[in-house]
Amino acid sequence: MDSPASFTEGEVYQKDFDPVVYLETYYSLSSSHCQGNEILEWTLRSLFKIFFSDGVKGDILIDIGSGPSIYQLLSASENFKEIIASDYTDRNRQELEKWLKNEPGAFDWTPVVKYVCELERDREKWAEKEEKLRKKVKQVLKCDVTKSNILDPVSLPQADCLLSTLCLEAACKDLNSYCAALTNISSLLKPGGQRRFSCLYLERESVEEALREAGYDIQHLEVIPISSENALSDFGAVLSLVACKQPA
Ligand SMILES: C[S@@+](CC[C@H](N)C(=O)[O-])C[C@H]1O[C@@H](n2cnc3c(N)ncnc32)[C@H](O)[C@@H]1O
Repeated sequence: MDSPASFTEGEVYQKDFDPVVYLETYYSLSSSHCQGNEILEWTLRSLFKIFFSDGVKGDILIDIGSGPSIYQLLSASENFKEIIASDYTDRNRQELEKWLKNEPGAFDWTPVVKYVCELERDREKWAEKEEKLRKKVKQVLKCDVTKSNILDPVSLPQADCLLSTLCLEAACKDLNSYCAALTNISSLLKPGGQRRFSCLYLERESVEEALREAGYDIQHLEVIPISSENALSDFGAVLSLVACKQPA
């Protein structure tokens, strides 16, 4: 998986990343974007397995680079008392807040929430699940994974779990910056705590090596090759993993 020809810096996301176009392209489960659906459904099943079946749980979960999305928090919301979402761009954080506050014009996550409820064998309770998630997300913070304190100027108690979907691969221009970002985000996590992230543009071996070097034991790793021909992204696979931070 090669580096993209021209790396999109955080400031480009701030200026040009349109949360509404992004959500409608990738997260309208009922739309005709079959490939988007395939990835989303796979990711939801993977998150369901990690949080619901395997029981990754604790008090605080921090989601890094949430974008305008909530799908990644649905299964996790059952297992944590408090969730903190974060993203680099103002518009993404505003779009996310719009859904959390149930404001008019917020993206309709209902088909996605129902899909997860079906996985959890509780499809009828989708409205309850939405409300539960809204209550659990306590803050939506600015974050920059290239900084050593990624939530600067905010500092938080160390979390039990870090979750990141499709962010580090977007935010890092090469393997060195990816490793540095892993170290940066690690300061937010208690030793023994667990993290999960999906990955683009990296060889499986590089991800394994980067995690080992950052002090993690990998517990679960799965890759699905996807041939992407759409215009908004150019990835070749999606990777899901759970790793445990070793004691200092
Ligand atoms: C492909 S989106 C993924 C959003 C969401 N997690 C999801 O699964 O749909 C990539 C995200 O990375 C964020 N991002 C880009 N550069 C970043 C940086 N330096 N630090 C933190 N987030 C960054 C963008 O704002 C964007 O929301």
